[in-house]
Amino acid sequence: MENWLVLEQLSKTYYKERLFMPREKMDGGLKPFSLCISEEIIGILGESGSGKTTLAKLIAGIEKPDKGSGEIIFRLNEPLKQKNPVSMIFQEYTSAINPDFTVEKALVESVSKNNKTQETKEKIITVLNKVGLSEELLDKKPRNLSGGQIQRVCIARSILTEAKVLILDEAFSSLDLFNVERMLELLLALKKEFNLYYIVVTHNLELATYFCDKLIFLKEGHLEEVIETSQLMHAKSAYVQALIDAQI
Ligand SMILES: Nc1ncnc2c1ncn2[C@@H]1O[C@H](COP(=O)(O)OP(=O)(O)OP(=O)(O)O)[C@@H](O)[C@H]1O
Repeated sequence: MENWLVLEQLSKTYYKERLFMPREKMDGGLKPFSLCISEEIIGILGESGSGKTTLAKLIAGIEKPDKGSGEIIFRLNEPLKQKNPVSMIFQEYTSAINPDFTVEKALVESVSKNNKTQETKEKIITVLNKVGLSEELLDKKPRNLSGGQIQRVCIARSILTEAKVLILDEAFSSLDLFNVERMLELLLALKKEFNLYYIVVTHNLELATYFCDKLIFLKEGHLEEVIETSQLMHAKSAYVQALIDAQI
């Protein structure tokens, strides 16, 4: 399998900006690391504050790596329609859609700003159906939708923007077990249809072991271990073993 994601000597430092004073380095961020990924569903795990979201945001281009640090290379097996092939779906999905927008308006924006043609609407309805939602939701605002429905709208939006890599940051933590299972089934079906790659940021090792092919463990801002899911029981790191023990 070819590497579809290569991170070369990447690092992230957060600074406290101060008026008329040199900026001050803060704790946190990510120490320099390199990583090559060929598996199509990746989990990022680690304790709170270990740097999972920072890594996800770097891959998504939401945070910029340190100046002079390395780069992020995507080698996806198809020509990309957009420069940034990544879409990130956050835990805080209730704020992911403008509360004043209807589902239709939120989705029209992702296809093409103010392009309200019949063709756009049909495209939106097709994708909405693919994520298991009915077109009756088009006129609804986020406050009239369940958490699971909002998440599906966010996934529909990612597909409409023709993203190829979806990063799901603790995206399942507010769903009950039944809905988590349905969401994972949906993601697998969409992956097959649209050739998607997934990066799942989670505290839930059980979920990651079920869904992901490879697991990246972070500890205090550094890469602790990268391991194929099938090999997890042979993890070398005591930290990873402790995370496994904590979830058994
Ligand atoms: N915008 C920011 N400015 C300054 N420090 C930050 C910023 N974002 C994250 N950090 C710091 O970087 C470290 C890693 O944070 P990050 O959110 O990546 O961790 P995490 O593993 O995703 O945590 P959690 O599981 O609690 O969401 C933490 O110490 C955090 O305080």
